[in-house]
Amino acid sequence: MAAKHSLPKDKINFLLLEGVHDRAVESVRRSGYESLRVESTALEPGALKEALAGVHFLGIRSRSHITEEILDAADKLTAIGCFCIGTDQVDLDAARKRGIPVFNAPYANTRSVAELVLAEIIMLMRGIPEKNMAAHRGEWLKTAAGSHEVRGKTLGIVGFGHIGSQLGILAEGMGMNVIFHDIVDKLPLGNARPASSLTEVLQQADIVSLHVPDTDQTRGMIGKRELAAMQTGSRLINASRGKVVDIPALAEALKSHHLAGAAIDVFPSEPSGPDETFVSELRGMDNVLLTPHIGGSTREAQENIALDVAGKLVRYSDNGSTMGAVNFPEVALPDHATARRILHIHRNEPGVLQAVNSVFSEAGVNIVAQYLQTMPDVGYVVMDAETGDATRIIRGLEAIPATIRTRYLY
Ligand SMILES: NC(=O)C1=CN([C@@H]2O[C@H](COP(=O)(O)OP(=O)(O)OC[C@H]3O[C@@H](n4cnc5c(N)ncnc54)[C@H](O)[C@@H]3O)[C@@H](O)[C@H]2O)C=CC1
Ligand SMILES: O=C(O)CCC(=O)C(=O)O
Repeated sequence: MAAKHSLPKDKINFLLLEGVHDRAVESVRRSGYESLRVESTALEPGALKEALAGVHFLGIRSRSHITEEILDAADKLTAIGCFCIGTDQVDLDAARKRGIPVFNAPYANTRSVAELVLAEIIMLMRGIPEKNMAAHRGEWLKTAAGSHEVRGKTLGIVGFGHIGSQLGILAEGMGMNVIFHDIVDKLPLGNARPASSLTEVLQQADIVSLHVPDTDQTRGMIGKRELAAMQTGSRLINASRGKVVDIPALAEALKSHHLAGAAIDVFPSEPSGPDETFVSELRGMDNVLLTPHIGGSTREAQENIALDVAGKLVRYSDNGSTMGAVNFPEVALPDHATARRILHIHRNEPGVLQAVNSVFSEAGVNIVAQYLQTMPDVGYVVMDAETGDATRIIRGLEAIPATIRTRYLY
């Protein structure tokens, strides 16, 4: 078999990093894949490149940065599973151009993040971070000054997606008023009210919580000007991505007591594991609750994520389905018990499908079913074919100039 990824299961290698939940390992093994390496931390780029040699399926969380350079070193990489929601740690376009779909778990830790933020809202509104720090130093900060019930207060949510909207419902359950800002028109769940702008949210909220992805537009979206727009004595929560907030500007706003407190779970630069020191200008500030990017780190979420993402990787390996891929044409495929299935990933150029079909007709092989989805730059076509000379077909497909990769499923 000529295609480099047309392999029996015992030759397919999985690498799972960053301590993904054991259920992922069980799920992969149960599906017949025994060649599995599991690491509890992220790997620094040099070690990652080495570890990726011969690996077909890679599983990561948020700390592994899969750049174009890393992808170039991963000669056999077939798919990547992000065992989390965010996929900003992967160069998604570069992966697609190399024929590598990237999967994630878009809902599996939503509730965990919303619950943590809900708890932080009460903690911050009661000034718990500074009272806790004081008590650890032997001080007795028993005071109601600056302490508030959350009932009747306004929560401003930036990014009213899965987490933001779930948080809104929970916060309304505690009697809060919810306003939100999103760049997309969103159904205002419960009594939540869309604001006319980000500034309106910042000006009106007693506490602001950020739930946007890391994008060119969101990086640095909360800086000096936006912090100044927030009410004096208000609070900020960020459990989205670290680069969304300008940390030096936040530190300044907290030191000057313009902001009364903050809870920050994500940072522009995060340690790759427990042995690396966490460095931040926010360290040592009494009115800041710092957590090590654990918004989604509950046993429930990690188990759900493990099953979801491992299932997507195995399905792509066994069946070719790309449903749930975040960077790739999504093709839903039935089982192919009796047919031979051939997958062809190509640059989306005129004439490719004609060339693909010619390979089959020249080999005298009938295509029983064909599935196609395209994105502007990449197309993915799957053929279920009658018995024929698979080697000849694979060679023919590989000879098409626009071919990125071809797989033959056993
Ligand atoms: N701290 C943690 O452990 C976790 C952090 N996250 C982060 O939370 C983010 C949000 O997660 P979900 O709610 O599931 O994502 P989502 O995609 O459902 O929602 C994000 C929302 O932000 C909106 N948005 C995008 N750009 C915007 C902008 N410039 N201004 C205003 N709104 C904008 C989108 O339209 C969308 O409604 C993830 O992308 C991830 O980075 C997710 C899970 C765990
Ligand atoms: O738990 C993790 O490693 C990352 C969680 C997260 O930020 C996400 O799901 O986007």
